[in-house]
Amino acid sequence: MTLRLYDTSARQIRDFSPLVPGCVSIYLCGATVQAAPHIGHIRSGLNFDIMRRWFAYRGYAVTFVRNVTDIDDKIIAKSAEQGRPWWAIGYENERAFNAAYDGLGCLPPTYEPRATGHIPEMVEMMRVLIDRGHAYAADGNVYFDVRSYAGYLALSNQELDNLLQPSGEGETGKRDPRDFAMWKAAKPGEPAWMTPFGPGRPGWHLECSAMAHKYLGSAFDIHGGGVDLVFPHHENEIAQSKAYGDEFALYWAHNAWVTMSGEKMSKSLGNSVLVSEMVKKWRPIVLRYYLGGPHYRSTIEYSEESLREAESAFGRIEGFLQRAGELVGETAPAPEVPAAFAEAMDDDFSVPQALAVVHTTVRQGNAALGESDKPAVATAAAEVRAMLGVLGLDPLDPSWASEGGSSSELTSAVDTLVRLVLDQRQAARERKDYATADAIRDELKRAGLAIEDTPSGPRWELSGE
Ligand SMILES: Nc1ncnc2c1ncn2[C@@H]1O[C@H](COP(=O)(O)OP(=O)(O)OP(=O)(O)O)[C@@H](O)[C@H]1O
Ligand SMILES: [Zn+2]
Repeated sequence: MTLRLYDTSARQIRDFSPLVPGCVSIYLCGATVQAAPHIGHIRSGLNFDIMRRWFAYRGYAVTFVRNVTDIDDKIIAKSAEQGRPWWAIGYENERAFNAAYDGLGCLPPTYEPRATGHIPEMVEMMRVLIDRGHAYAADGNVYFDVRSYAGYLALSNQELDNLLQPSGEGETGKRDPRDFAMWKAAKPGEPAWMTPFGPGRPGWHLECSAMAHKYLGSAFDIHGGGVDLVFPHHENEIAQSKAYGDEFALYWAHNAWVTMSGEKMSKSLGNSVLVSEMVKKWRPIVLRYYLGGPHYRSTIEYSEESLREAESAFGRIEGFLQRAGELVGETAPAPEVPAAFAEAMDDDFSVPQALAVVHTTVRQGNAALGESDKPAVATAAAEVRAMLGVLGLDPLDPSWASEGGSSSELTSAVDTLVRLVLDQRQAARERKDYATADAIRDELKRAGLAIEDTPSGPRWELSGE
């Protein structure tokens, strides 16, 4: 079975054929660290985390680069506004991004380069492009001459003649208004690096071309980012890198947005929900299920209601694993995921179809629980854990152990306490002191615990009320 993925460039699903057999190299445009992350940013990181996990499951050695854009107009504006150096804004928000990625179970990238650590590589790229007539310096800026590269706008399927691309502030000396800045001349008081073209700072597009080249070479497998990056960011990266002589990315993958009232969730639009706020209300693993569950090319319109649905859907899976554990003890994940799950993931990372297989297995497992069919329960639990593991959603995986509310240590401590209380209730019942028994039950209910009497004794779970 071949893994297939949608290639924005080809505008269709293609078989994945790696550049180097057994290896996959991915470059994902990461955070511009001007503010703390909202759930849209983390959706992007998460979608690509699921992809890389699936590649790893399929036996590929994955090199995953996710950059940090630590200098840009908005960071400079914030620095002036707050009277703090630009790097103070950058480092602080980079930490916030990493806390969010880690908190939602994204594996760390193989390399996480910061733009400002790669100025010499950018200068060298500009030098070559100027030598070859693809770029020119003007008023301390360096521009890419879009007419010099015939493939310009192929990714976004636009015509250059129809393109209205206004010049940014201070972008003087352009030969064509559609030429884009690779390097921006320093303005008074702004951070600047010395180059043969004068002091200035990098443009966003140049950063990614230079870092992708440094860490992944002149050709690599997959370039990713949010769908908003197709134009101009990725078009401009392609123009620079290909004109420089790189083959660049063989596949382009773009995640859809998290929206609010149909609009892209965006720091700049002010309609964003910060990850740091969300994790106060929702368990991180539930957030991961919510953001990673829909297909990466489908929009997620943010709503509390859909979050609650995700919570209860995930609760059904988790509830099964818990009951299975009570009957057969903790089961290790199966060495392989069921074929239908693998088929869904091979088909352009179709997580919704893959999750449908998880839910079917949970239903079968629940039926087996009803019949106390221990081998069938154990098989279902092992398969569910294997599938969840690939999606980074196995609640029994030690990586989720510190998660508030679901940590296995915390759960087992609560379990011990609840059982003590339930023993008291049982003792009250045995001496026919029903008033005390009921009072204990009501007290547990007020504490948010639902008690169910089963043939094998009382069970408890968080009622979520
Ligand atoms: N609402 C969103 N939904 C999905 N992906 C998003 C969303 N917003 C940003 N991204 C993606 O997150 C990654 C990091 O984005 P970046 O830091 O450049 O933010 P941005 O697009 O400037 O955000 P904002 O619009 O909030 O300022 C990019 O790949 C971007 O496409
Ligand atoms: Zn980029």
